[in-house]
Amino acid sequence: MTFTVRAPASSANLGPGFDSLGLSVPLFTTLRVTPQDTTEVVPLGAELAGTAADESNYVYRAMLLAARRAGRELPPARIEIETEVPLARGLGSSAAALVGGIVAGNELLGRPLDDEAVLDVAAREEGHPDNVAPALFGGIVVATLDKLGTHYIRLEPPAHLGVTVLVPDFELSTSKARAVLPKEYSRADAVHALSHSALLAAALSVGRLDLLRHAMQDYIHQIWRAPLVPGLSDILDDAHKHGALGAALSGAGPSVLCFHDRREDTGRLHTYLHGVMARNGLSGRVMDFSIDTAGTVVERLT
Ligand SMILES: Nc1ncnc2c1ncn2[C@@H]1O[C@H](COP(=O)(O)OP(=O)(O)O)[C@@H](O)[C@H]1O
Ligand SMILES: N[C@@H](CCOP(=O)(O)O)C(=O)O
Repeated sequence: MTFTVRAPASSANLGPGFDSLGLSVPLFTTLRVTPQDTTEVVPLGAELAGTAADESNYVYRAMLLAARRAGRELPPARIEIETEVPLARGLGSSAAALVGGIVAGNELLGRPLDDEAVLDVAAREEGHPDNVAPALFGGIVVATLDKLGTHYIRLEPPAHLGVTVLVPDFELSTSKARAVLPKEYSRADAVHALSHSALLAAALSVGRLDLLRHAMQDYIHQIWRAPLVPGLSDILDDAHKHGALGAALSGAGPSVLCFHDRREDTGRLHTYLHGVMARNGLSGRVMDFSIDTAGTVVERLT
């Protein structure tokens, strides 16, 4: 019985929701798994050209995590991996690979793990739940990881809320972008962060799109990462003048996310974002999406 697992990209933080808030973006990592006598790992396509074609592949290691949590041995299989998610751009390619792999391992084992266990395995491996939770459940997810487990609330995206994503043509690994963050923050910064992230989660849950721009203010990570992402500070300051409802560094960057109202034309915002890239000597893509609501989907083919 061959099956596929399709796991979406994600945009984490959304400004002040550092390590705790994210949404699901409809670009997908797809695994095709066929049980057989030996294990074969087959990355396909240009985006995965540099990834391992053996059991050291991140997706396969994620499958093993499912087996370890279930206390079982992973049966051998052929695993083909394809992705539309650009790697190391702040769109959760590693989370899609991780969640896809855990779900595929669980499926191969006959589903011993429930969704909460899959999420917990993924969040502990990644170290923060803000990408893996929306990659698993779709929509917008608020999540925390502590000693007792991974706790979350999934929000249905507000009607009319769309995202515009600027994806520059350069990579920035999450580990490099985490290394520039301070180890400690002042009480004023902590109060600023928790009040804004609470307001943002509340605004998203009741559809107060007018508050997004104010709620998305952040001093925890974006100012430290701005030197790594030319043009970011300009976009955070000015995107609202060009039709954005709010703007944030996507995950650890270098992509930038803007919210828009899907009833409005985004041409003006695209022109502005392409202009920022040009002024900073960058190339890249600007794409509009609806927020994915399906999360990770398994389909049995035979
Ligand atoms: N489908 C995949 N198969 C194997 N490795 C992957 C896959 N997707 C992502 N990765 C690994 O994750 C790395 C990117 O992770 P990271 O730096 O966290 O950035 P992001 O998750 O924002 O794309 C890649 O360089 C690659 O090593
Ligand atoms: N909260 C994390 C999110 C990293 O997201 P990614 O898509 O860049 O992997 C962080 O900001 O470091």
